[in-house]
Amino acid sequence: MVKVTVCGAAGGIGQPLSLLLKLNPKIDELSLFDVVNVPGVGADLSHICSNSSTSSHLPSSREDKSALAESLKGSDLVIIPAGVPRKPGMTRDDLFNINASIVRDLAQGIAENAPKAFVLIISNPVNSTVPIVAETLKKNGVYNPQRLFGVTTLDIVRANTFISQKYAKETKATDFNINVIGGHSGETIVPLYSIGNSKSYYDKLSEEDKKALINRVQFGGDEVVKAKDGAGSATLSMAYAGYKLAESILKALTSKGEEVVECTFLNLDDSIKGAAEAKKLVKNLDFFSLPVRLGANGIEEVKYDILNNISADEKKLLEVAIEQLSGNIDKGVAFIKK
Ligand SMILES: NC(=O)C1=CN([C@@H]2O[C@H](COP(=O)(O)OP(=O)(O)OC[C@H]3O[C@@H](n4cnc5c(N)ncnc54)[C@H](O)[C@@H]3O)[C@@H](O)[C@H]2O)C=CC1
Ligand SMILES: O=C([O-])CC(=O)C(=O)O
Repeated sequence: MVKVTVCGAAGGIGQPLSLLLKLNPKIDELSLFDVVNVPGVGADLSHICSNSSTSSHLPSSREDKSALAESLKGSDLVIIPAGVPRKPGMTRDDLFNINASIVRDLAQGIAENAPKAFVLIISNPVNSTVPIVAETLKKNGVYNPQRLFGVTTLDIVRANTFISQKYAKETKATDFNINVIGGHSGETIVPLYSIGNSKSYYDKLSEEDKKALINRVQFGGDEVVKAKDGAGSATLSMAYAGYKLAESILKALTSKGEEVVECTFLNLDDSIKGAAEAKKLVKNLDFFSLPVRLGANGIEEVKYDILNNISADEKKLLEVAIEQLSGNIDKGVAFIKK
């Protein structure tokens, strides 16, 4: 029995993400939680003739904790796209004041009702909300860093698409799987085009085009925020990206021999293989996005060696990312420790 819960299921990301999850044959129970509109979303999805049952959970008041508890109980995987999205002119950090407490309260619910679940954090600012969840789970004595994932997959999705658009006649987006490391906002996002099959295409670009491509990946979110013109940020591409990571985690639970690797923003805790080595290479940051090998326990190994193979230009991007990430992480940790 595999149970997956989406917190924020009635939102712009939550709805298409839940649809994709509803179609996954590995999922037996899809549980939807939101503070508005979720019974309608649940009723709608429940008519789909796929493998899973659907339940929806709406609190009766601000004080009602039972709906969240019920939605989470027995969950193997919890995905959190709850909270407010950006409007034009805002940074992801501008969302901190509202989203930090939303994410903290959901993490408290997870600690109490699904302490062993894999937890995927989509809510922004990811660079701070993931430390918030880690600290909340620690406070409750149920923290396992192998099971906490900051979702940065949309940056990989964009990096693949944007380079393929430069070579539309020769390539498709699905030809690429670019490693994107660091964090999930602006210059903390570091696409590594110099590694793997993208290298030969990337190298052919002019210096100006290289810069523009990197910048487009780093600020891809802004492109959507601007185009939506006040109606929110990326939802459909994000639902695809969040689903992709969830699918890989579920696949790795049962994969026999096949290596499943994804980039994720993780806690570089000593208990995870390769994390201590990675931490040394990123100036002792506690959280960082890197490719990880997934398995039955979640994050089985951090593929830190990639940091030893990056180009001189990427090293410079990394310096900037590390500098900015440090403040974002501290802000999240301080919010819980205050
Ligand atoms: N990690 C990433 O790559 C990306 C992250 N995001 C972030 O995802 C978040 C959600 O974005 P959208 O779905 O577009 O926003 P939205 O406003 O359409 O949906 C958010 C949903 O969260 C619900 N919600 C609010 N408080 C809640 C609580 N305490 N418990 C449960 N649900 C609650 C709302 O009722 C709403 O249905 C934003 O913070 C956004 O910045 C967006 C795109 C990419
Ligand atoms: O830009 C935003 O605010 C939403 C987001 O994280 C993204 O699209 O990468």
